[in-house]
Amino acid sequence: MTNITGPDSDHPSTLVVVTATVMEMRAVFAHWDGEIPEELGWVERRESWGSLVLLVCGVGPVNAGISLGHLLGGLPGPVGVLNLGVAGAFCLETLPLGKAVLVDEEIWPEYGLLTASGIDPKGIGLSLGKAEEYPVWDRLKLEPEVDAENMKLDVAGLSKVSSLTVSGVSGTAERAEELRTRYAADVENMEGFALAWACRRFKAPFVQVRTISNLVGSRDAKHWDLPGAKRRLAEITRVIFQRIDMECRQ
Ligand SMILES: O=C(O)c1cccc(C(=O)CC[C@H]2O[C@@H](n3cnc4c(=O)[nH]cnc43)[C@H](O)[C@@H]2O)c1
Repeated sequence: MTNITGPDSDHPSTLVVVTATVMEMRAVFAHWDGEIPEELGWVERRESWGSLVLLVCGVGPVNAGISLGHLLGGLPGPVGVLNLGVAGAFCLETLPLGKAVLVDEEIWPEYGLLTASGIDPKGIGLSLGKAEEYPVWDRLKLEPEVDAENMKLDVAGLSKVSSLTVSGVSGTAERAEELRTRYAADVENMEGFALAWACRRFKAPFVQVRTISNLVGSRDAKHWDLPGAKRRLAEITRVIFQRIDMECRQ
């Protein structure tokens, strides 16, 4: 069990904000005071609208699934999950450094049977489980606008993208091109699929917003701007929370 109080009659819902790293959590809450969790830790804040839990889930899908699954398993009452962080873009002309995006599809391109002709998500015949009666293989369709509405988050105007979640970050232009052409994906990250799947399993709404920190597959400094992506994270967080904040002031 977690040591999180969760909702009560004064605070009837819980919003979990999850980042992979402490660095991203500090960026997200750059303009806010209060405690930031350590790596693989969480802190709870009581807000006027409910319980706000900040979770640093750790890098990669294994950490993400364990951390969020553990938390959701111990939380009573209605809960929504907002994943904020940085991501690589497959094309900087379409998604320039610093741009904020809203993920409406998560793909796990490392799941299945890997042969010389590539990966077959159904190749071992075992799905990850079922969602709404259908087996889940390597893809999860998300409904970020519906879920954001349920969580009273403001995501209007953000570009919607398809995202790949990987354990092995694409380290060459060739690997990036192989993934981009196979999946027609827009961005690459390391936690999104696992977080989305945990939310599907626990029937929690899920919203993922990322800002672009780099070109996928490039190690060239001109294709990276982590400080800019972090600044944009802080800005977009204020926008995402403006509706909750305004409604609570009324
Ligand atoms: O030094 C590196 O090569 C490196 C590559 C990716 C990310 C980092 C970070 O320090 C941030 C960790 C966090 O960022 C997400 N992310 C950002 N860009 C990518 C990418 O091109 N491919 C996959 N993930 C990316 C990821 O979710 C990490 O948790 C350093």
